Amino acid sequence: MLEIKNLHARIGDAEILKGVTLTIPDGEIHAIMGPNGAGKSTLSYVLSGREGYEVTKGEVIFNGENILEMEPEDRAAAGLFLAFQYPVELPGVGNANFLRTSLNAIRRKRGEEELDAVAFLKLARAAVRQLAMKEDFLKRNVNVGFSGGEKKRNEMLQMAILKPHLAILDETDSGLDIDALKIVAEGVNALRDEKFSALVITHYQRLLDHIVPDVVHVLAGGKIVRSGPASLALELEASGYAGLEVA
Ligand SMILES: Nc1ncnc2c1ncn2[C@@H]1O[C@H](COP(=O)(O)OP(=O)(O)OP(=O)(O)O)[C@@H](O)[C@H]1O
Repeated sequence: MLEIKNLHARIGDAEILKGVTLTIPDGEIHAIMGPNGAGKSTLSYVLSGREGYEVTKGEVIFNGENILEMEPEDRAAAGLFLAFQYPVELPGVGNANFLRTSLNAIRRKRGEEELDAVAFLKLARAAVRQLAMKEDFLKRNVNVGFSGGEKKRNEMLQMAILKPHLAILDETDSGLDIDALKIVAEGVNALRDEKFSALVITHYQRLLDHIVPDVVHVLAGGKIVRSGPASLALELEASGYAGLEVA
């Protein structure tokens, strides 16, 4: 369970998050929508521990721990996963090696045994098949030369392998074709159980046709200004964000 309480954060002199309060119980999928520049990506970066974001007030409790005091790698070991809006390319780093190193770093931190190359490859191949990716994606360098949609699929591959307790998907649907959109949705839906929750940041209702959220929140002006059931996304699609902005 994730509890964000009165979170304020700034980038340099600009206060971007102005008191975000949000609770995601275990097993639930919540969506965040909102106008450009509202602070959605900032929220996901603050949760992941990215440098350059200063939290000035509030707390974030994830499974009983204040994650704002944890290093990014400890957040990952605690089960947090972030799929970026713009996945990074890592020239010279093989995808399979990267995934195995990431998984084993998390397993070590959790006191679990590391997976050897053979055991890992078995796991990775199964995940690749499930996501309808070609196996040679495992051999290529991380995201290098991948198309936009392939990068997003690769993010889903990482998620399938790392099996987080909470996944944050920051506009994972931007630039995806219809098939890739379904694959992202299937990637999330495959992890759905009472121990998994997700925060899906999106501009489009269409992703939420495939990942049906339990709750939809609207972030505007650095705050959650409205929350409601999945049908709220349809309402927003029809009416836009006019009238929801806060000063
Ligand atoms: N490094 C930075 N320096 C100054 N301002 C920044 C920086 N990064 C982000 N911002 C500002 O913070 C605000 C929130 O940005 P953020 O990316 O969180 O919005 P968003 O809701 O994700 O927008 P979008 O829907 O367009 O992706 C924007 O006004 C943006 O210009």
